[in-house]
Amino acid sequence: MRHHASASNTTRNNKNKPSSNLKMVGSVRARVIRTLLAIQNGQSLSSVLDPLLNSLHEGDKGFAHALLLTTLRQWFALERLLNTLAVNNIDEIEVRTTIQVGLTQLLYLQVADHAAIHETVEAVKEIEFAHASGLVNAILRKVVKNTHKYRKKCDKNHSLPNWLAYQLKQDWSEEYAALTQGLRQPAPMFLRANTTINTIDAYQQSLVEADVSADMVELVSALQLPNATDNAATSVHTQALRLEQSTAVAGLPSFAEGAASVQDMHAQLAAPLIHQALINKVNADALKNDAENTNELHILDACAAPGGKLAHWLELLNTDKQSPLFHVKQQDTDETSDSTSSRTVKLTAIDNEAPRITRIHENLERLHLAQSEHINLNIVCADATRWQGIGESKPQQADKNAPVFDAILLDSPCTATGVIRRHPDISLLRAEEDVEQTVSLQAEILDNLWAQLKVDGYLLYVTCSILKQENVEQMQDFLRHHTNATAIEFTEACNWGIAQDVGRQCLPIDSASGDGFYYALLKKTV
Ligand SMILES: C[S@@+](CC[C@H](N)C(=O)[O-])C[C@H]1O[C@@H](n2cnc3c(N)ncnc32)[C@H](O)[C@@H]1O
Repeated sequence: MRHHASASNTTRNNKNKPSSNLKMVGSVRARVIRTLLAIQNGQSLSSVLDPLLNSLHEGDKGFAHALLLTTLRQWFALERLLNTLAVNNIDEIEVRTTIQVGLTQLLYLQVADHAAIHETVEAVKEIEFAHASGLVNAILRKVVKNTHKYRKKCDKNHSLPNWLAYQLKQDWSEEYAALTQGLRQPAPMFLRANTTINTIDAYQQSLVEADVSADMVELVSALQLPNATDNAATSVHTQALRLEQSTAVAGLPSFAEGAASVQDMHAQLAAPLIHQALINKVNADALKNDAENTNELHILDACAAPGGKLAHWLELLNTDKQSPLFHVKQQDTDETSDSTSSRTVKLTAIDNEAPRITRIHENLERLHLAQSEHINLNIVCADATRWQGIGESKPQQADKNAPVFDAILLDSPCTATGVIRRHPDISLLRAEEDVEQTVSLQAEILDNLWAQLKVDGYLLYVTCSILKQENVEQMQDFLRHHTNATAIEFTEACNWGIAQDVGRQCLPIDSASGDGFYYALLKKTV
C-alpha cells in the first residue's frame, strides 16, 4: 500500500511574516518593496505582478519589472551577502527587503550609484521604516566602494533556499553547478503557432514582418512504442518558435485573434507525445479489429488549467482531420470489403480550481478551439484524486466500473521547481515539507486515473519539477505497485532531456533552452 496524504498542493512561507498589505502608492521602488513583502507573505508573483504594473506609468513599468524579477532571482544570494555586510542582525523584514532592492540596483541593474542609494533611502521612509534610513544608506555606500567584489561574492554559489540546493546536489551532482546558476537567469520566450489557423512557417514569417526576431527549434522524440512496424522507434516532431527578446503579447501578430500561444518549448512536447501514443493505440485496436473501441474514443486531460497543453492537443486533433482517430475502417460482414465510418473523439478536461477553469475557457475561446465538429469537449471542475470518468463516457454501459479512457495526459501538480526562472517567487514560497505532500498527492492522482485507463491505453505523466522524488522515483514507485504498467522507452535519438531509469528529464541549464520538465509514458498491459 502506498502512503497517501489528503493534502492539496499548497505553498507556505515559514519565515517571520511581514505585516504590510499590498499598497500601490508612492515611488516605483516603494511599490516594488511592498510587492516583495506581499510575496514573502505567501502571495504568488502572478497574483501581484499585474496590480504592480497596472499602478505605474508606462515609462516606469520596464524598470519595476526588472527590479522585481531580478531581486527575486538573486534573493537568497542577496540575503547571504546582506548578512555579511551588516554588523548586527537586521530583524525587520521590511528593512532587509529594502536593502536587497538597493543591492539589486547596484550589482545587477547598473543603476547609477547616486540614484540607487538616494531613491532606496527615500523608499524605506515611504514604507514607514524611516528609522532604518541611516542603516540602508550606510550598507549601500559600503557596496559602491567595490561593486565588482560584491557582485563576485553574490554570484558565487547558488541563489536558492538551502534545502532546495541540498536536494538538487543529491539529485544532480554532475549538473549541480550549472543548474543552480541556470536557475538564476531569465528564461527565453517561446511561442506555439496555432496550426488550425496558420502553419508554423507562416506564423514565423508574420513575426519577421512585425520585426520580431524568432528562430524555430525542432524537438525530436523517439519512442519505442509497441506495434510500430519492425520495432523501429516512432519519431515525434515538435517545433517551437523562440523569440530573440521577450516581448509583450500585445506586440505579437494576430495574438488576440488566436494565431499563437506563449508556451515553453519543453511544455510543447506533451501534446504531440500523448497524441502519437493515442494514434498507436487506435492503429493497434484496428489491427485486432477490436469492436469495442471502434465507435468512440475517450481521452482525458487531467489537471488541465489554464489549458496550455489542452489547447495544443486540440490543435493537433483539429489540424489532422483525416487522422485514423476520426475514421474507422470496418470489415463488412462478408469479409470481402472494407467500409469507413466516422468516429467522435470525446475529450474531457478536469481541474480542481474553478478560477483556473475560467482561464481554460478564455484561452480556448481566443484560440477558436472551444467548439469543433469532430471533438466532443467537456470541461469539468473536479478533484483528480477522486473523480470518476465512468458514466461520463457511456451511461448505458453494462459494466459501470469498466475503464473508459484510451489515453490520459496527466500534467501533474508539482513543486514547479523546473520553472523557477520564470516564476522566481517559487524559491521563496516552497518549503521543504511541500515536497513530500506533493509526492503523495501525485501518487493519489496517478492511482485514481490509472484505474480508469483502458487496457492498451497510454498515460503520459508530466511535471515541471526537477526533483527526482516527483519524477523518476515517483514512476519507479508506481511501476513497483502496478504490475499492469509498462514504461515506454524514449530512445537516445531524442534530442532533449536526460535519460532516466524511467522517462526523460529536461533541466533548465541552457539559457537558450526550455524549462525543467519531466516526461514518462506508461502503457497499461492487462
Ligand atoms: C501543472 S498545472 C497544469 C497546467 C496545464 N496542464 C497547462 O498546460 O496549462 C497543474 C494543475 O493541477 C491542478 N490540480 C492540483 N491538484 C489537483 C487535483 N487534486 N485535482 C485536479 N486538479 C488539480 C492545479 O489547479 C493546476 O491547474
